Amino acid sequence: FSLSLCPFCQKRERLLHIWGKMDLMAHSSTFLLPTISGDHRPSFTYVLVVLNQRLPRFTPLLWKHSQLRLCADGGANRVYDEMPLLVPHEDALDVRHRYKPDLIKGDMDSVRTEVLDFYTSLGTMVVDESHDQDTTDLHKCISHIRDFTPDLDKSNLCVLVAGALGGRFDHEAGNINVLCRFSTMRIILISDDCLIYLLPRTHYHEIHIQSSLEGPHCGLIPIGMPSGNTTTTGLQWDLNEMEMRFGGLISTSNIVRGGKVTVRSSSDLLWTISIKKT
Ligand SMILES: Nc1ncnc2c1ncn2[C@@H]1O[C@H](COP(=O)(O)OP(=O)(O)OP(=O)(O)O)[C@@H](O)[C@H]1O
Ligand SMILES: Cc1ncc(C[n+]2csc(CCO)c2C)c(N)n1
Repeated sequence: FSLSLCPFCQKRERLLHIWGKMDLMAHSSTFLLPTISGDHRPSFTYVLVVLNQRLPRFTPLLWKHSQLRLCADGGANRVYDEMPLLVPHEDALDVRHRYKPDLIKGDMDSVRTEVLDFYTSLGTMVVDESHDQDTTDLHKCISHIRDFTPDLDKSNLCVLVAGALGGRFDHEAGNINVLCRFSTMRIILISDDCLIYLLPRTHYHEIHIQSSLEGPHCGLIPIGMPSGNTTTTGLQWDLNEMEMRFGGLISTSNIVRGGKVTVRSSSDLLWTISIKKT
């Protein structure tokens, strides 16, 4: 441990104390691994939220890993239109029946009537929140998961958000803002190319790299304000009690060196890592 000033209380002796007591938060993208029947490795309770963006190619896998599947408004159109394209060897109607969302929620200005009718006839729940024009459809879905899913094990909950990146920048920023607004929940934004999640300052982080599926390119990015003091291991360009800020240093185009990256910081940070093409 370093002996420099504690970023929280500015006292030298407290740093060891705080880092030593800080809880570990472990991360691993096992949701990108194929599901194996009879495999009982300890894992998260996954919930999938599908957004109104082209579905990532591995969406059927995310669906299979998840115990609950929500569509944010026009996300339902994507499941209806694009799931059959991702499972091309099966009949489109069979695929649509098999990939039935549990809930469609949003302001309902994008989901098509035929899609809504199709899924409601199969028993999908619909929550119309068109009165709320101040929060995004993703925000509405995350609130729902937080407030109305008592049966799910909350302590082990991990929300996978498919189609969150690579589209309109205002939507991308809104999606990242959801990570900040719900900073105590594990939420992972996913596209075909990368994933992003928040590393809360309250924890010391160990990121276990699925190197066959993700990396090596990665980044650590402060959000909203300069990040006070960050130390990492396992990166080609490690940070050693470094401050980051927009307008100064932020860590982009970094590279994971091995199977584990550790991060501790006095500020919440975004972690991003590339997803491999094959
Ligand atoms: N191009 C995009 N890039 C990233 N995320 C997107 C994009 N389009 C939609 N989303 C996400 O999907 C959710 C549902 O999308 P939908 O198009 O139904 O929203 P919307 O509120 O009708 O959007 P708008 O009226 O601004 O076009 C959004 O809340 C957002 O999180
Ligand atoms: C300052 C401010 N900017 C934009 C919007 C618009 N807006 C934000 S979320 C949302 C719902 C999208 O489904 C809409 C229309 C607002 N309300 N307040």
